[in-house]
Amino acid sequence: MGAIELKNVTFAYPNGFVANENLNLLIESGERVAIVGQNGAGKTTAVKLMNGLNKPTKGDVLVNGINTKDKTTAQISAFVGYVFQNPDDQIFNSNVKKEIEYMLRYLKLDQKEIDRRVSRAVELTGMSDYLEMNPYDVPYSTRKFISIAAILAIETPYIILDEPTAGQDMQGIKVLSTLMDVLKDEGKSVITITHDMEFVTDNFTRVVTMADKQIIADGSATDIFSNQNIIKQAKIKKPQIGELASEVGFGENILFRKEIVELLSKY
Ligand SMILES: Nc1ncnc2c1ncn2[C@@H]1O[C@H](COP(=O)(O)OP(=O)(O)OP(=O)(O)O)[C@@H](O)[C@H]1O
Repeated sequence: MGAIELKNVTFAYPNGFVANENLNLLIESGERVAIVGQNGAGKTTAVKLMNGLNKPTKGDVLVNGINTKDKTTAQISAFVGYVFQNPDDQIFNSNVKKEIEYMLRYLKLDQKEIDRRVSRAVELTGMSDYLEMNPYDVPYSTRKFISIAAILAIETPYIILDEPTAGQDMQGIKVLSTLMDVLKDEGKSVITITHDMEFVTDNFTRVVTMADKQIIADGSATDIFSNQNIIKQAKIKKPQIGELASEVGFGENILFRKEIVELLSKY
């Protein structure tokens, strides 16, 4: 079994600003991890270390045992797919199909395999009506799914989704939720950065919490959201069900719909 491992990692941007300080994290293949924390805590910087877009200033990042310092970003991207927070930072082809195929051609896959991967990615993201269009002629929320399809098509064992639910309507959230279920059934590792705490409790078993350049907590959703110190320090919000349960006096440990239903059924 492989893993992504950050060992004593510090990262400074070229202007000298230190955005991550002494990160230690082990994400095993197949794990589903949400990274939460206030704006500017260093979450995006940290995930870019995982796919080789950022190389550590100090310490090491290993992907399935390979040190990212020894490889190009393109080489690491074949293992760790990263969907940018803003699709406009990722998309550069003038046609949706070309965008989804781009990495597959770079990896020199044969046409039959390219076609198989593209149709799977297109089906999972609902992009079939857009294939011949210019990505910049479709709405932003659809463009986000083009960027997700392009990464899904690479079929990496690890997929990073940076703020996937941001700007999505109910239909988009539904597509994402089905996609999360499929990736779970396939045993893929999904790592997400999100401010959407319902998305966290619905889909992720492990919650890594960051504040001020560092990881301050790492545990289950219940571990994190029942701890007022962590909530305060990371400036995160409890999922709505948790807030409601707390307000009506059910305590801090209730986070899931089924838990509140069970409690209410006793009254
Ligand atoms: N290219 C850069 N050069 C210098 N500083 C940067 C650069 N990119 C990001 N930063 C700074 O690094 C810090 C961490 O940014 P990062 O994007 O990792 O935070 P984040 O936790 O993902 O925030 P958000 O939730 O808003 O996306 C911020 O203070 C940001 O301004």
